[in-house]
Amino acid sequence: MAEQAPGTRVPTVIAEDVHIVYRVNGARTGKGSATAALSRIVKRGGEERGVRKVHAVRGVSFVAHRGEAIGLIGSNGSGKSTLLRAIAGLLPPESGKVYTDGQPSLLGVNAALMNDLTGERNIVLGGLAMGMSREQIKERYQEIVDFSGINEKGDFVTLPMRTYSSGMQARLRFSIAAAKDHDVLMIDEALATGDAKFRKRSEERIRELRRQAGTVFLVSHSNKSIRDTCDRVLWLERGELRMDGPTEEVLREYEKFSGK
Ligand SMILES: Nc1ncnc2c1ncn2[C@@H]1O[C@H](COP(=O)(O)OP(=O)(O)OP(=O)(O)O)[C@@H](O)[C@H]1O
Repeated sequence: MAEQAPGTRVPTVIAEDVHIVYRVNGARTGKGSATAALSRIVKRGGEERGVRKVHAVRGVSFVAHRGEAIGLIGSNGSGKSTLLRAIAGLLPPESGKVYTDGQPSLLGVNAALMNDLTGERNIVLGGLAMGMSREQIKERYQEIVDFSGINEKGDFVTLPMRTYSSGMQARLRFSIAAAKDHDVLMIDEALATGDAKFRKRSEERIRELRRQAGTVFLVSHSNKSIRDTCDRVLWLERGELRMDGPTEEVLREYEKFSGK
């Protein structure tokens, strides 16, 4: 961030008093019959019996700028993934607003790849889904395979994804997503699954993406990953933004809070 003079920073994501509420249908009834399900669907309106609300994000506001890598931390269930999904436009806020410059891409451990298709097919489909052209995918194909390292132990890229270990699957997902230059790239725990060597490569790639003027959000429970990649940290607790500041400052307080 040091390269940009104050006043010339370009905002990429603006969150304004964002609230996100999940509605869980049939949380108490326990009746799984088709008629029970049908009556739940017919009785719309949301506030009636059997609908529970989970207020996952409560009044979060921040501005992210081009070139920033922002870590999202907080205990389990504090709303990190929910907030990312809202920034990506996958969850509508109950109230408040999210403004983004460019198309945000969310790379989660659940990013949709097809288990029955080969790694090769998934690279093509994943690339197309991110808006790359077939030519761009062709150009980057080998780079993606090499970066993921899945072929280091044999010709795995021509085998279905379901034959990969969870770490290999996560690596391929990250490699596909990282092949494109993103305006706003959001990574949910992806680094935690790879081994140390892969993690190092991913961290380098995140730094590169930042240099290409994008904004990176990283959700992680590894304070080390956050320290190594982020210069700013948002700390969420029970859906509220507890702290927003330079990585070291926020982590110091968080480590006190969580007892490391
Ligand atoms: N699909 C859903 N339906 C209902 N409630 C949900 C749903 N997804 C998450 N929640 C609830 O929203 C709250 C925030 O969850 P979220 O997954 O955003 O937390 P998190 O900080 O990412 O947690 P973790 O560190 O464990 O991944 C939790 O109370 C969780 O139970």
